[in-house]
Amino acid sequence: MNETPPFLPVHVISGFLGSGKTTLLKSVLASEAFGDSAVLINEFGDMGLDDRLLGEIAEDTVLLSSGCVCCTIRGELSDALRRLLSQRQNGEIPAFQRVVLETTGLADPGPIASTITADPVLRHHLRPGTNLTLVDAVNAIESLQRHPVWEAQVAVADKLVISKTDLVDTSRIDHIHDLLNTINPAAQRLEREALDQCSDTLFASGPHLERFTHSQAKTWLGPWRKTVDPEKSSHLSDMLSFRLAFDGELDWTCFGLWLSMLLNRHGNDIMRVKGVLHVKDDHRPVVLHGVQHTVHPPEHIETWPDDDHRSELIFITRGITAMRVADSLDTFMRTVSDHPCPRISHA
Ligand SMILES: Nc1nc2c(ncn2[C@@H]2O[C@H](COP(=O)(O)OP(=O)(O)OP(=O)(O)O)[C@@H](O)[C@H]2O)c(=O)[nH]1
Repeated sequence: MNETPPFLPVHVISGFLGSGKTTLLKSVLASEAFGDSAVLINEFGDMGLDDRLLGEIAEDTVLLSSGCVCCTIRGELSDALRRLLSQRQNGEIPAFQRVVLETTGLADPGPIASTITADPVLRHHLRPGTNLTLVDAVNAIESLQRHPVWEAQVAVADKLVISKTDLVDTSRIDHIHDLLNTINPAAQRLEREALDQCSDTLFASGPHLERFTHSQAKTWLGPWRKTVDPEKSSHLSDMLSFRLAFDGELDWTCFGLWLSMLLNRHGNDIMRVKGVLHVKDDHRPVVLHGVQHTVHPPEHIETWPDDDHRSELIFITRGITAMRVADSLDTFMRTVSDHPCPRISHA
């Protein structure tokens, strides 16, 4: 009699834009317990930086220094999972024991489980694992009011990890706990800062791991799919994502001033800015994150991940176009900086 093949769990890290998914993923992958993982990163708008920040990445699957295999999803999730399984079976990549998927900040993670359980190939090899959702303590309350998908991300979580608790006071954290209690009282609750001690068991015992069936997946996902169907949701229809690339070095002081002014004025409609910058008089790349009105302290990384040293900035906005942002930066730099503004291209 044939032995039943072991099912590999697909764990999901979700959370609204800028909530700390990649930061958490990096720390999880640094743990020995996750050396045999396949990592899938899904980026909004077909372009992204997370893979560059995680490690060297080629067109397709690559081996990260942690030993994990990593690839960026450019198309359908089911195609990416099938490809990984086939590469594993053919010995082209190490025999990973789990998949960890980082979703886009605008994704409803709910349908992922049914993608796996409804697919005739995937369901013989994979099982939905733990859904872990990051809740950004700085932006949670506003996100709930403005973005229905935030609620869906919280609602489907098995584990809720509150990030950025170091940036808010305890009354705000209490308020967030109250909100989470009303939306998803069943999820295990963790604060991000406590995670480093327990990252080995982060995905252990997802409640759906052993007992999830196709029909349960449908019932469980139904209401959420209806409320946040991106085709129908007016909240997502005016979202734009674009990338600005710069041909030369940037004057960091002037750039920082421009960005603060931009987010101060338009933070409600600029959901996310992130970038890798080549700044004047510094050979190290500067990694920059802005989430709505907040710019996080920039981080220097020691070396560039590849030979491409051009600055790149990615924006996710509600209705603010690439042309408008590029023109604003160009005009500001010409007026204020002694250093010429590098040529800006956008896509
Ligand atoms: N102070 C503080 N900053 C954090 C914490 N977690 C993440 N950050 C910062 O938040 C910014 C965004 O973090 P990311 O990990 O890139 O967020 P993300 O969810 O992957 O972002 P997207 O992929 O664009 O949705 C970075 O500057 C992080 O250093 C935290 O717990 N505290």
